[in-house]
Amino acid sequence: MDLKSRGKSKKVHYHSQQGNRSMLDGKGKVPVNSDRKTKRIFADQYVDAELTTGRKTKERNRKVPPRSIWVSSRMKDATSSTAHAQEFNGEWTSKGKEADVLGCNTYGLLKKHNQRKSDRSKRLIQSQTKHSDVSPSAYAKKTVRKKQSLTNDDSELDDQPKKKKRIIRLDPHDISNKRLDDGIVTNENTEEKKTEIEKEAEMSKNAEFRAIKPSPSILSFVEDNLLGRRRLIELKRAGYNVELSAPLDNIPFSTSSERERIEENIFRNKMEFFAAAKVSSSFPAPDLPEIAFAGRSNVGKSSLLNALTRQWGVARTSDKPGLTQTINFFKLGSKLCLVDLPGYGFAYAKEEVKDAWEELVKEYVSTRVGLKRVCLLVDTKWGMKPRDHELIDLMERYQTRYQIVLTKTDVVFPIDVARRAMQIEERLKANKSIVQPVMMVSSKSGAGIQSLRTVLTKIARFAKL
Ligand SMILES: Nc1nc2c(ncn2[C@@H]2O[C@H](COP(=O)(O)OP(=O)(O)OP(=O)(O)O)[C@@H](O)[C@H]2O)c(=O)[nH]1
Ligand SMILES: [Mg+2]
Repeated sequence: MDLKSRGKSKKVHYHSQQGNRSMLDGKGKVPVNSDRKTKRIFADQYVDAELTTGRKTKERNRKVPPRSIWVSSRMKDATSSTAHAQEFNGEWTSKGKEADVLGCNTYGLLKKHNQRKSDRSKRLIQSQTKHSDVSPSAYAKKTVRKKQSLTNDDSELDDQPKKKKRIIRLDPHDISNKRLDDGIVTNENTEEKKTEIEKEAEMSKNAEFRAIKPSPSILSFVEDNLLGRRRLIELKRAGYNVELSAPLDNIPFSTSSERERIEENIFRNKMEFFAAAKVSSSFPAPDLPEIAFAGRSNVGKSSLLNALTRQWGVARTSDKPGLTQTINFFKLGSKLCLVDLPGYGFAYAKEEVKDAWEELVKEYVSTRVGLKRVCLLVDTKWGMKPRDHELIDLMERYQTRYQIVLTKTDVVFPIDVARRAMQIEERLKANKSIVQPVMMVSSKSGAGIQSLRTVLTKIARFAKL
């Protein structure tokens, strides 16, 4: 039974070797996708082949790397060397078998055979080195070494000190740590300081503004005309139809026939554009008394012209500063001429173009015959700016009559409208060419428009060319 099983096992082993051989014999290559068992057999054969080299088994077994490493990962590279080992093994077994069959298994023959065996093993090593640069064992060693080196490299990389960003912390007040390349940092600091100073100035300005106490007359004017930001419910309660555009300019309970009559005569006329000028030489002849609307870009000059005449769209408006680029002349019946001036200050235009507009405006307000009043529009929220003061100075010099009109009153609280009016009145009270009081309007809600109409109508009525 034992012998049988042994014989069987031998047979099985032999067959398996044969099978492998047949696989290798063809082209000396093993399909990469061969099953695990095959791989294991190759590995065993490889070990067998190694044993034939005469090295100690224990040592070999210890040094051979785990089969899975070289069998699975580098099967193709290893096939050539394995094939040779296999070939030799196969040859040996077949020859040995032949000898057994012939009954020549004597001591002398064995000796010869052993000698041949060692020769072959030597040849095998030579061929292995010939066919593949690296022997399987050496290859296995190499892979292990490679792996080790890789891990070592990784650890080395980890160990390497990473480049840190240079952070320079400076105390702005400490001169001892000043360096040549700290210029930018110090500049930043000065800029920061500047902005801080500006902020402080702004804060003090705001505080100053909040401290203004408007006169009772201004306060009552603001309340009567419902100026400032108002809730719709408030306007409704006061009897205005909020469905209409500029509802506060629709006088629901008008009892003043006198005012209506005047208004009918002047501002109920159709507004007609009749001239545009880029240079003073193209100004039209001064046939009518003129009222001009000046101010910074986007302050609401063109919108006010439309609101005063209730003719939306005659003077073109835009939310982009710098739409009006020429001096535009509008006739209002046969009595009055309204003039829309280009704005100054910030606008979407080239610097030289803006300078040209400003020069044109200055020329117009200082030399124009028939100019009865300049309405200098100031944004209620922002107040007067240096360029406004420049124009005021010029008008003062040329004795051009001007009146301040606060615009966009609907965006600030009523109390702030009153404060702004008070602030400007106080600031300009020493001026000679100014016409008081400061007017307050909103082209959007219509607040104060009627009052401005009344003031301007008087000019038309009494103006003499
Ligand atoms: N909330 C509010 N917005 C207004 C008022 N008046 C004008 N605007 C808006 O302000 C923007 C500028 O108005 P414009 O009338 O074109 O201003 P402008 O002064 O003629 O501007 P330039 O022609 O560029 O100098 C537009 O978007 C208007 O709708 C107002 O009383 N209240
Ligand atoms: Mg305009």
